[in-house]
Amino acid sequence: MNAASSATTTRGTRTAARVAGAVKVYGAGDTAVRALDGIDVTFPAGRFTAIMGPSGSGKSTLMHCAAGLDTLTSGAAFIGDTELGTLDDRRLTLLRRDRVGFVFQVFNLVPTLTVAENITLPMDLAGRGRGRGRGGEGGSDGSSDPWIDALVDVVGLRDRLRHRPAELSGGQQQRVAVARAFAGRPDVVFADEPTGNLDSRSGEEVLNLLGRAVRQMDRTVVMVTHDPVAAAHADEVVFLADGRLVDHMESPTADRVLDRLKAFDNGSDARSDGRRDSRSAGGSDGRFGSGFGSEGVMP
Ligand SMILES: Nc1ncnc2c1ncn2[C@@H]1O[C@H](COP(=O)(O)OP(=O)(O)OP(=O)(O)O)[C@@H](O)[C@H]1O
Repeated sequence: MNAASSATTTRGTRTAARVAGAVKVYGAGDTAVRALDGIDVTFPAGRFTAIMGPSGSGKSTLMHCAAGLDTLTSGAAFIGDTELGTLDDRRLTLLRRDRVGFVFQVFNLVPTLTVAENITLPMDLAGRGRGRGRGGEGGSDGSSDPWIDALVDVVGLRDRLRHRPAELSGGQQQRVAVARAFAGRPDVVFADEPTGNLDSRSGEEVLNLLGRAVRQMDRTVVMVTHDPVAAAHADEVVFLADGRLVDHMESPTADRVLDRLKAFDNGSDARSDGRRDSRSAGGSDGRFGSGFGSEGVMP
């Protein structure tokens, strides 16, 4: 790849993940769906980025391809400097395990393990030492690994470490899933509708956690969401429409995100000739490629 594959943007920030010229086509012939239609986007390290857009715009596809859960039809996806398309299945599995964390709408906790064991499960599977025995067995306060210890405090689960998932509320279970996603200090945590199964208060807690992990623990989060309130927790929102990036917004508020989404309904992200704007208007740092509108369209 060319210099653009460097894990540093021209602004000097580190790149946690990015896709370049990303195209994803499902199916073939008359039934083919172009879910991603040439996307360039960089997710900077130490930032919380939300991906938004109408239903079917390609949000989940983008996340899955960027995270190595699915492959692109053409273009390239990177975690740091590693191009995912160059990895065989085994190395891709290892990369997902060691360098990427995931939080999904469903919590995916192991019911027979304690909270502490669930949090450290990926590290235990990877054979990475935590300086103590299995979670919940080595002391009342969890782990002697300072990182896990700090994480347990951030997610507020210290008094629940010996409980099993069934003994927790949905919000608490998702907090365990968040802690598990960050446990191995991954380059980036991808979250797909992480509050979709939660009431608004529990959802707010989980979103606050994601924000704290980024701002207090220098982590990186990329979150797909339908919810403008959720997106407002991010540092930045990128907007998709019809498989293309059409806009981005720094320091979002729920009202501004909602207004921007309403503009999709009015078709204001499309050019008068019916094609999307192909100017590169993503700012001076080169993070966004063609097909990206200007933030100036927003009120
Ligand atoms: N496995 C698949 N096979 C065929 N088409 C697919 C597949 N997955 C997604 N698509 C199509 O690709 C397009 C993008 O889907 P995607 O799920 O990425 O959108 P989304 O923005 O995440 O949608 P939503 O907000 O409804 O979850 C849609 O037209 C969808 O129907």
